[in-house]
Amino acid sequence: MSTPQTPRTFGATSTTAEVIDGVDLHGRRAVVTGASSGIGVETARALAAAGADVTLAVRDTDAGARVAARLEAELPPTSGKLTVGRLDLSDRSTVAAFVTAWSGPLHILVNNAGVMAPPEISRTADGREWQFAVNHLGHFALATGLHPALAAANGARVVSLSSIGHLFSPVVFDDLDYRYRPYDPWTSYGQSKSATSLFAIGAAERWADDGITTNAVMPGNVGATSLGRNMDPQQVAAVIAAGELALPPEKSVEQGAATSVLMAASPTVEGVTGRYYEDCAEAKPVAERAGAVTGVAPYALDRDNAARLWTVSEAFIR
Ligand SMILES: NC(=O)c1ccc[n+]([C@@H]2O[C@H](COP(=O)([O-])OP(=O)(O)OC[C@H]3O[C@@H](n4cnc5c(N)ncnc54)[C@H](O)[C@@H]3O)[C@@H](O)[C@H]2O)c1
Repeated sequence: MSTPQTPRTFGATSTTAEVIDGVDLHGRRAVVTGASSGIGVETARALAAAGADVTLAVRDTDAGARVAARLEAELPPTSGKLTVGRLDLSDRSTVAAFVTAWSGPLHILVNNAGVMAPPEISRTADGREWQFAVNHLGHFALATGLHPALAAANGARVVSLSSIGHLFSPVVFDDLDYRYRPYDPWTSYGQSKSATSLFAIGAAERWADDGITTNAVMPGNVGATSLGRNMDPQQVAAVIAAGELALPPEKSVEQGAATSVLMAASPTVEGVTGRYYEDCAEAKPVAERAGAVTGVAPYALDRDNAARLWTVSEAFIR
């Protein structure tokens, strides 16, 4: 008689190694954006270690090649292949070129790249505010462009990196590009991360019949990445305190990438779609806990907001 297996559950301190243990991704293909630093490198490493062929979709292909060489040297020979593809999410032509160059099914897409809180406003060549353009619109163009490849994979998974920073702002549909209100680096970051969550909600509904699951994840407070390049850590702490957000305990990149890897590959979340996860579990609704705010805001999960954002985003990338 076989012993019933206890269902595996994971939490805030789980690592990519624990989440991916026993998962076989041989024959699967994955794309991880922004995989030349931080959480993206670790996500790519874990997926490749489980056997997936992984494309590092990066702005700087020399940096991507150095990461691929380092990972290849570290990973066992049973690992999947690592390839580097050029992708600048602020530049629609590179997104289109990446999509055109892709052929065959795509099993896993991790929309990981991101930029946080540049102090001054800047806009892309097509006039969009930078954080909204890079964090949301570029990924929207990429994922919708790759939709046929995802649908061809019979069970593809798309993971979009959101953030506790979404609590700084909903998507402000009347002024997405800060034309009528003063630019604020943090509400702009918040808006962009509300948008990445709403993309997951919208795509889950639209792509369910194609067998594609899409989820948003908050990786946690991962200090050892280059995300905070625009500010010093004290400034980040001050902004979090001013917003009364609960800055979660700091995680290693192996812990920070675990929720992405869980949603991208673990059989424990098979079929889960249209959700927002953090600490390897579905996030709780936003609430004050121990004097600070944490969780996920209703506006980042709202289906009407998701549908409206989809329509606007389609018009912007046309
Ligand atoms: N580190 C944290 O504590 C934390 C917390 C919440 C959410 N996140 C999210 O996790 C994701 C990964 O962040 P990270 O902490 O590893 O930071 P990181 O800065 O190390 O990685 C972000 C990557 O995105 C890439 N990128 C930036 N602009 C790009 C563009 N125009 N085109 C293509 N790539 C571009 C960067 O080159 C970099 O490799 C981001 O989406 C971030 O918002 C991180």
